[in-house]
Amino acid sequence: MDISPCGHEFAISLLQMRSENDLYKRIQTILTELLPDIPMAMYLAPSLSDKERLKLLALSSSKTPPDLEYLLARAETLKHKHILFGDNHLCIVLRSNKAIMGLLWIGEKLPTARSYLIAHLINVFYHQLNTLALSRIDPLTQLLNRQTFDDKVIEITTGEGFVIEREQQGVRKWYLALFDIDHFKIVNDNFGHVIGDEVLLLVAQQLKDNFRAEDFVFRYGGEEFAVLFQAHDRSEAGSLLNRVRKVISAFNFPQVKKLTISIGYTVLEEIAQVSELVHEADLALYYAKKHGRDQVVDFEELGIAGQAKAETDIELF
Ligand SMILES: Nc1nc2c(ncn2[C@@H]2O[C@H](COP(=O)(O)OP(=O)(O)OP(=O)(O)O)[C@@H](O)[C@H]2O)c(=O)[nH]1
Repeated sequence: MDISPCGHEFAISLLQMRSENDLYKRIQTILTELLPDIPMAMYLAPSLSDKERLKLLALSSSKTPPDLEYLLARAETLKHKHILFGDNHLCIVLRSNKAIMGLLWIGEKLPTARSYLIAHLINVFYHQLNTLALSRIDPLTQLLNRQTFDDKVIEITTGEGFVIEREQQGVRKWYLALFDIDHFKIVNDNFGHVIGDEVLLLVAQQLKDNFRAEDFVFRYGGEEFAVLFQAHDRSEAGSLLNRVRKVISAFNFPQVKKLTISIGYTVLEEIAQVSELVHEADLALYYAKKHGRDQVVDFEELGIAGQAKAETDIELF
């Protein structure tokens, strides 16, 4: 096989990546180098615990990939196979304990040796992705942990992030929302920590289910969550957050039954420091807590935006 030495180099380079962002970029470069001008699409589960939600990472979209349902159905029928050879396409299946965790669709027939090389590299990529992901996951909720938060904000604000392509319907901005469960101490006091943990898990699940696959949901602290998400403007962001707030207040938690959350949010500015952004969302959250809880507050609406910004500027010098 003429490309095996460089295949080895590619595999090593994947294992050397220390951030998921770099890893995504590296596999993209490798695939476009090995398969120039060949249409490709990759579907990946956002996490090992989230295998039902495969998301599309568009690598090259010059040809529409077949329907995901069709590909999954084919992969399911060929139980142990990792490569599905079609007449004019190829599909590499990533499996973990029999569950399908990802698919790479290639819109052309390739020589067998090259197909196996790509399959090998995709598996190395996936292995490394999981290794990196495990260090960024909160063990209780399976959400991203706080350590990952700053990196993600910096990636977004500097435009360095690997962004999943979605059909653009106008310019959307990124927002940061902080969520805090109201009176959570009472849950622990009345029902014990095990039930408290279960509530955290269920709230985390609701948050994941109610944001898009390309948004980022973090466990930010004990009973505090952070979400980085996109919206066209502040009012759309507020509506979205209010919808999530209502979903949670309508949810029937085992034993505890009803709970509410308070939410503070702000827009991500390109030049802002991470701590400044968090400070803004935190001020809005604090306001929500002080004014009755179970509500969404936009930092901009506090009327202290200018003042708070000025204070932060002073702190910086
Ligand atoms: N079960 C459980 N409880 C936690 C965890 N982390 C933090 N907590 C609890 O979360 C509670 C937070 O309480 P407070 O900060 O007083 O806030 P609160 O009772 O939610 O009240 P408000 O935020 O003012 O509405 C504390 O009792 C913590 O012990 C966790 O991982 N599991």
